[in-house]
Amino acid sequence: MTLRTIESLGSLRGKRVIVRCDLNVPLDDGRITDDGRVRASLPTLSALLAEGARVVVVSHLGRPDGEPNPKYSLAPVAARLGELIGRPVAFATDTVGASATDAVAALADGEIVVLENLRFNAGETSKVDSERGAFAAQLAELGDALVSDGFGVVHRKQASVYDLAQILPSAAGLLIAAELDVLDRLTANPEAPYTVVLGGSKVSDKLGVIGHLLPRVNSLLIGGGMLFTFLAAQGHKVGSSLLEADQLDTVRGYLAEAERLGVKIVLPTDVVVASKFGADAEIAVTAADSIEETPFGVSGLGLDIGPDTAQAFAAIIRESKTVFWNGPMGVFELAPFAEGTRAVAAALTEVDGLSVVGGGDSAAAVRILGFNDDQFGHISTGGGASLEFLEGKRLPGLEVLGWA
Ligand SMILES: Nc1ncnc2c1ncn2[C@@H]1O[C@H](COP(=O)(O)OP(=O)(O)O)[C@@H](O)[C@H]1O
Ligand SMILES: O=C(OP(=O)(O)O)[C@H](O)COP(=O)(O)O
Repeated sequence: MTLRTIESLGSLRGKRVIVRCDLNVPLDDGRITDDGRVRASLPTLSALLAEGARVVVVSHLGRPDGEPNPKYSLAPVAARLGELIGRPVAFATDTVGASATDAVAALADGEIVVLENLRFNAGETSKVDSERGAFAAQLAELGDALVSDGFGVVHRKQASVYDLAQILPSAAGLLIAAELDVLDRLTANPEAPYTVVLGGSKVSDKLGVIGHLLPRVNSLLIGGGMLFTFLAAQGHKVGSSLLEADQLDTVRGYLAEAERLGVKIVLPTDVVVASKFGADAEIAVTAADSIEETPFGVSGLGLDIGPDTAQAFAAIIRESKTVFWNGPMGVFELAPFAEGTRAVAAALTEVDGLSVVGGGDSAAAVRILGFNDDQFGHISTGGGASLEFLEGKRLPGLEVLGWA
């Protein structure tokens, strides 16, 4: 079965349509550093407004743990959406309370409001079905229909993504449809050599994809925060770098499986080690098996792949016909640790074939480092979501919209 489309909801003029977007943008001191996810939400929102719907936008931002936290307010995002969409965007200071109820009641046809961060409410991410269901029921009071368009979050079984879609008449938005179009090309028949590049910091979330990818790819390049769990699994010391100690056996299993299948898991040979986490840290470039042998000893932190690794990764990427990349190679937000990510991004722009960048921070990284969207085959708004899609997993936020 394919996804239900917006048309399947019938005429939406005058209807209150909740649109579940993924407006989880990177912020620096309340300033949006990349508005790609806001821009990606525009086609669906504009289409609904043009049709005369009363649009109620809901989204999460960050991981505020079920409590209000001004650091994760969607207020700056609502303001940016107003600039991009070229019309007033109201903002409610809560998600299901009096502010939201009043703001939704005040909407005229063709008007739009953004509600405060869904994850300020514990019910949104609860693992207990009844708690999620109760929060979804409160959300449902605010709408007549749901358009689900937050591709970056379709792998999450959360109230606004999953439960709400079972209460209200629901359909997929234009962003989800466009994302699946491209990702289908990666799963259906990727042209070889097929290379997947993994990095970033959501290590335990994303390690699971490796087992599924191994039989499908020719090379798997590991950088970012993920690489230290691999180095540790090989018996190397990693100082104070990001490490998922409980995943070492899993990773050893992947390394053995890759060897059996003849797939290359390519690990860094050198690493940029910092004395502390900060742009003003002292830095040493060292071999990947000697991270604790810099002047910083065990307190050294690996924050980027080294220059030799960047060159080696770039060469493999350039020779590939299909490349999927999720997760920055280093802490690109700080200039001294951005070079690995820059080298990988530059190599992707030279791929003679299909190159796809996926993930909120990976997409932000390529734009912040000065690349243009049109230099890549596709920039996906979802990192974990696209990885799980490539894994062939059943994604709750798609299944509930009719995907099978
Ligand atoms: N070596 C590292 N140590 C700690 N954090 C890292 C490292 N390399 C990359 N990161 C961080 O990973 C984050 C992005 O990870 P993630 O959310 O998994 O990617 P995406 O949003 O693209 O899916 C960035 O904020 C970056 O600073
Ligand atoms: O940023 C996101 O995912 P991504 O980092 O995998 O691209 C989505 O907004 C999902 O956020 P979550 O991983 O906190 O559920």
